[in-house]
Order: sequence, then structure tokens, then C-alpha cells
Amino acid sequence: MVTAKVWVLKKHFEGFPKTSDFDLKKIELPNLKDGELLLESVFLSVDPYMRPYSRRDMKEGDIMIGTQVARIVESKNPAFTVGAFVVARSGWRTHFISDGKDIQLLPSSWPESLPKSLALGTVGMPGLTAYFGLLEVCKMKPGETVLVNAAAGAVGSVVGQLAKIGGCKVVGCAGSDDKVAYLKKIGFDEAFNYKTVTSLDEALRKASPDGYDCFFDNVGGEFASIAINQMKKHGRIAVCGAISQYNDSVPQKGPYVQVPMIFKELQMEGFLVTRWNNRREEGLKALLKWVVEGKVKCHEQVTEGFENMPMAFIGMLKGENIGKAIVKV
Ligand SMILES: NC(=O)C1=CN([C@@H]2O[C@H](COP(=O)(O)OP(=O)(O)OC[C@H]3O[C@@H](n4cnc5c(N)ncnc54)[C@H](OP(=O)(O)O)[C@@H]3O)[C@@H](O)[C@H]2O)C=CC1
Ligand SMILES: CCCCCCC/C=C/C=O
Repeated sequence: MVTAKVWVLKKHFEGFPKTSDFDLKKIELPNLKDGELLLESVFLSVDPYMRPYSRRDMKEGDIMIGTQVARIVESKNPAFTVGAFVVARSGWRTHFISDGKDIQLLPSSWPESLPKSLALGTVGMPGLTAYFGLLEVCKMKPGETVLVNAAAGAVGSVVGQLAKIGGCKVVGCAGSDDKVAYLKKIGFDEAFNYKTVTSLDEALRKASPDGYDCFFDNVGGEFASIAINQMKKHGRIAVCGAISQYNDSVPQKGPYVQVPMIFKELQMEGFLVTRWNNRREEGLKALLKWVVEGKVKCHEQVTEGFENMPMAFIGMLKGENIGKAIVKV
């Protein structure tokens, strides 16, 4: 008999999440039936989507949603061997049972030297978000200028590096000087701290006086309202996230997008990475290749200990992470 530790949503978040909104519980797992596997989480992901999705999909008392890299510790399913690593969407749990249908083995070409936690970041859902958002929504072309915010995070840092690989000029904004230094280190052409500039409008203009062809928006709100005015004619905006609004109790008011959209003839498209689930293999293969070749650099903010999951989640929402926020069990 195995005892799993799980984090449940004790109370729906009101405004910014608090550690008291979570409860740590223990669950006894039953013995395996034929066809089942017992898995042990090794790395867990904390992601912004957990904040809006908790309100949409969860009720109080549910186990927190989320993804992990897990090791198979027992198998009664001939398709899965003990010791193999998988990506699962089993929520905030140390151990769980699967029938093998809802898990994905790490690609067989995964190098032994590469941290398996990258399957939750650059070579996982956030990397795929950058890949499909840039290629399919922004439709970036060589020679164009790409703007990305939350640029030092899991998605943003990949967006900037893929745009460089694609022959673009890249401007990134982030919320600390350390993050700005990181962006320059990984090849962004221009980067600035949006929290310390005197005028966001001026900083965006200085970074690209001709404006922007593509805007990969992870933040929404006021930032997006200002940036939209600096799009070039026929520019494309990929509305990926709106993290500046996820913790609002009262919805933010405009300014509104219609006038710049009309006069600049912009395209603005929201998307979910799951739209390209049928091209997941293609995206992961490309991302893994770039990482192995050293063309895409990865950084992780690793919090040690399953008991620190809520703290890691809250820290990520506050902007404490450079690169992907991960919890190591
Ligand atoms: N559409 C889709 O399918 C997907 C969308 N997303 C979205 O992409 C965005 C980035 O996700 P991800 O890369 O995982 O997260 P990050 O690793 O970028 O972490 C979140 C970052 O957001 C920034 N941030 C937090 N609050 C604010 C705020 N009020 N204003 C501006 N910036 C803020 C912080 O960076 P800083 O210090 O720079 O402020 C923080 O580090 C999120 O909006 C997320 O919801 C993610 C995956 C899939
Ligand atoms: C458990 C994986 C779910 C991935 C969906 C991500 C969509 C994100 C939207 C905003 O953050």
C-alpha cells in the first residue's frame, strides 16, 4: 500500500492566491489492477493557467490541476517498464495510478545529460506555446521585429530565442534587472525592465523606433493597451496570456483596441496551445533539437520539496522565476 501526498484547493482564490487556500492531504492508493501503473512524481510544474482554470474547472476540495514528470515504480502494463519517465497530467500529487492512456513517455531521443524537468518547460507545453504561437499565430517572417512580454519566463524566453532563430529582431520586457540581463545573455536584441522605465511608450519606441510586426502578448491589460499603438501596419498580435488580469477581483477597464486595430489593419488572435495537439510530436522534436544543439538555452527556477508547491506557485505569479518554475519532489 502506497500513501500519496496531494495538495487540494481548500478555498477558491480571491484576488492573489494565499498559502491558506491550499490543504496538504494524504491518500492511500489501492493495489494495482492488470493494465495499471504506479507512478512517482519527480518534478511538478507550477503554471499561470492554474489560476484562471481553478475558477473555471475546479471546486473546493479538488486536487490542484497540473502536470508532472513521473517515474514508473510498478507496472502491470506490458507497454510500460519500471524506471521509465513519463509526462502526466495528474495534478499536485506525489504518487498516482494510471492505466497508461493519459501519460506520454519522454521522447526516446531524450539525452541522458538533459534534465528531465525540461519536459515541463522548454521541451514541453510552454515551449510548444512559443513555437505554435510564433509560427502559426504571429506568422513571423525573417527581418521582422517581434515584441514579447513576461519575456524571461517559461514561454517568453523561448519566444525570443525562436524568433532569433527565425531571423527576427527581438525586443523583450521583464520585471527585474536580473531578468533583463538574462534576456541579453540569451540573445535578445533589446530588453528593458517595464517596472522601472519612466514611460513604457517611450521605452518601446526607443527599442524599435519603426514599431513592431509581431507582438506575443503574455500579459494583457495596460501593457497590451500601450503596445498596440506601436504595431506596424498589418502587424499580428498573438494573445497568449493575460497574467496581469488573472488575480483581479474587479475586471480592468479599457483603453480599447478597436481604433488602432482598424487604422493599422492589425490581426489579433487568441489561442490555446492545445489547438495543435495533433502536431505535438513535430513541436517537441524541433524544440529538443534546438536545445541539444545549444541554439535554445534553458533556465529553471527550482523549488525543492513537494510541501512547497503553493509557495512556488505564488512565487511564480509574483514574478520570482527566471525561466520555468519547477518543483522538485
Ligand atoms: N495560450 C496558451 O495556450 C498558454 C498561455 N500561457 C500564458 O503565457 C503567459 C506566460 O506563461 P509562463 O511563461 O508559463 O509564465 P512565466 O514563467 O512567464 O511566469 C509568469 C511571469 O509573468 C509575469 N507577471 C506576473 N504578474 C504580472 C503582471 N501583473 N504584469 C506583468 N507581468 C506579470 C512575471 O514576470 P515579470 O517579472 O516579467 O513581470 C512572471 O515571472 C501566461 O499569461 C500564461 O497564462 C502559457 C501557456 C499556454
Ligand atoms: C495541463 C495542460 C493544460 C495546458 C493548457 C494550457 C493553456 C493555458 C492557458 C493559459 O495559461
